[in-house]
Amino acid sequence: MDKFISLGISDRIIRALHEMGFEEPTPIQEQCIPVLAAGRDLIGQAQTGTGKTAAFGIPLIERTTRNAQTVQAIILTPTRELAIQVAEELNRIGQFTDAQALPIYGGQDIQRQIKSLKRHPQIVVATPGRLMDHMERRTIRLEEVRAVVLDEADEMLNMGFIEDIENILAATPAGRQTILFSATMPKQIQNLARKFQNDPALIQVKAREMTVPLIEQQYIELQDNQKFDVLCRLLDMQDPELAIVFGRTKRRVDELTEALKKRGYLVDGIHGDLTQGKREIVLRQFREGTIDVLIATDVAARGLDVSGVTHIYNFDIPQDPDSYVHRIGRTGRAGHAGLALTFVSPRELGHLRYIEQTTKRKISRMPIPSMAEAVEGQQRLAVEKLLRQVQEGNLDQYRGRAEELLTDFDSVSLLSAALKLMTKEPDTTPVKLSGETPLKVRSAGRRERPAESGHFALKTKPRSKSRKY
Ligand SMILES: Nc1ncnc2c1ncn2[C@@H]1O[C@H](COP(=O)(O)OP(=O)(O)OP(=O)(O)O)[C@@H](O)[C@H]1O
Ligand SMILES: [Mg+2]
Repeated sequence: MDKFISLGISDRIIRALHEMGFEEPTPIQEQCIPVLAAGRDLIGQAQTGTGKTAAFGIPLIERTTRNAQTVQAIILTPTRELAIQVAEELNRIGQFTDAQALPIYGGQDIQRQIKSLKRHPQIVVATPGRLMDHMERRTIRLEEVRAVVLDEADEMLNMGFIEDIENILAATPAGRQTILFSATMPKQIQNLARKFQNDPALIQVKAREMTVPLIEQQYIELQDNQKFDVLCRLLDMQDPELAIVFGRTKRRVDELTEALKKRGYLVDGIHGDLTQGKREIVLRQFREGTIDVLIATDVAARGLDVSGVTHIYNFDIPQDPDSYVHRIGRTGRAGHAGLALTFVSPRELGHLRYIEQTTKRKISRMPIPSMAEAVEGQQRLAVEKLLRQVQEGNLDQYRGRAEELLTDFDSVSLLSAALKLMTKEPDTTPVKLSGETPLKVRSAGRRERPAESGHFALKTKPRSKSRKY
């Protein structure tokens, strides 16, 4: 806690950080907190899962004043789930202060939001479209706003939110503090900075690789029609605590979800065409572990922080290196290890190389696991479970029955039967999955970033891509 204290953070927030289990600031927090506390504009970049939320959240809460009757700070996020999550994290940090953060986002009853806004939260965490709605209805006033944070700033540009962002910033006082954060900062962020920031501090926690070293990265080369069975094998062999499977399209996510359910896995899907209620239920069930595999489009790629995610499977290779970095960054967070595995069709190998070059990290090849390996992996898991149980002891209730059985049967037959019962045998229930053509990309090694070439075209169509996931 000493380092947090030396950053000048007040007692009430220190107490909250302690309760949250934070012992020391992360590098991005250590560098950003003093700058933001002094009121300076800032562009902050650090790898996924390294605590950027608290890096801006702590000083924001510190700078809110009591009894304010209007909004003092706005945080914009590209997705609704992220707005909810960021507001929750801020409310945890501010639990012993008067500061209140309110999420407002599309798909939620607007009347309910209007009521909540009347209770004067000091901090509003919003998706750009819904905040614009409130501005047009005059149900939010921004003239007292002192700070605006764009979390995942680059993604909001990708999504064509630039006009909304311009309108929102124009409605706030010119002297406000403007803060941009993301794990990836493509060039066009500079335009945004030039236009809306005043002499920003640039704080980048430099790392050789764009991705977190704690994430082991592998790929499997295979045909599209092999992907599903291989995924099932991997889930059986690797037995993730929680896993996210990313698919390219909403249809893909729907089909994969149905297919995995048919094979008996505890999964559900999330994408932009589901109702907001359903999206929130699915994410809550995933956080609670009621489902242990989440099938998602890129709507879940940015910012989401779910503890216990040990595996990321890219069922379809992501469009560009930045998207890869964010997707796999849903694991390996806050110092935990993770594994990311990407399925690549032969025609996409060049694109994989391009991702490797850009992220400066080798992705190692893993052969397709055979059926025999899958069965072996399963048996190993069953044995591990059994041995753990032996170690834990507490088996007295079962001993009598075991001894009785051993008088009639040999121990090897009995143990084999127990292992068979504990092993998930390969399931070949037929499923329906439409084919997906491999990603069309130009050859590897090009200088231009594919996502960027699209960004500019979108500028003329605001909001058009807000439902891309
Ligand atoms: N100083 C700290 N000590 C321990 N845990 C921390 C600390 N700061 C943040 N965390 C935790 O680390 C996790 C990741 O933080 P956060 O979501 O802010 O990462 P991020 O940098 O915004 O990642 P992304 O780029 O994916 O959005 C969260 O669960 C957060 O509560
Ligand atoms: Mg974040």
